[in-house]
Amino acid sequence: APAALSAQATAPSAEATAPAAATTRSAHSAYGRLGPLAGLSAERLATGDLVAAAKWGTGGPIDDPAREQEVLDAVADQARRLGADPAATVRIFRDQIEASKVVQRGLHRRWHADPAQAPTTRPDLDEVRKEINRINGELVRAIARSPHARSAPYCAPLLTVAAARVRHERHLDGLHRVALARSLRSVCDGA
Ligand SMILES: C=C(O[C@@H]1C=C(C(=O)O)C=C[C@H]1O)C(=O)O
Repeated sequence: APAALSAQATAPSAEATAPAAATTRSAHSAYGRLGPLAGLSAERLATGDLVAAAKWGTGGPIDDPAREQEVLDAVADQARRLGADPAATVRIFRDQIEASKVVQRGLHRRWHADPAQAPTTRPDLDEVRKEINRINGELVRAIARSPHARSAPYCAPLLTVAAARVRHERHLDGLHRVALARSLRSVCDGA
């Protein structure tokens, strides 16, 4: 009888494990939704290097408010067509744009300090923006697929893990790590 009693006391009941298992499953699928957001953000940031090179030596500013508004209008429109939240999409894209400028300013600072590192060829900004538009579209779709993950209470820690993984996969330097964190700042609803 004592053995049976202790077995009963230590063996977790089905009712006790079900919620934990459900949480594990939902965290797993939330991670599956947040991973692409971190990956696409890093991909978008990589275009910041090309934009920085396109603007280097032109005397023109890094900030282009008209282009930013165009991007924000386009992604809001796309979110509406997908039945996603346009306000959340715009909020996330404001961070994406700020992050791109963090990369661009950082690289221009680096190239001013050490002109030997500066690019010697200038990419066509219109071509780079076509690539950015493509990534924007993928990002809007990733945002549209992730409303539950973004409002989950454990969104922030899962996103941190996803970002760490992308950092390693892409061998990001300090500047791009800081920019990646900036780009993901408001992905989680409660953040
Ligand atoms: C990337 C660019 O630089 C800045 C960042 C933008 C963006 O991330 O979409 C848009 C305009 C610029 O303020 C660009 O000029 O295209």
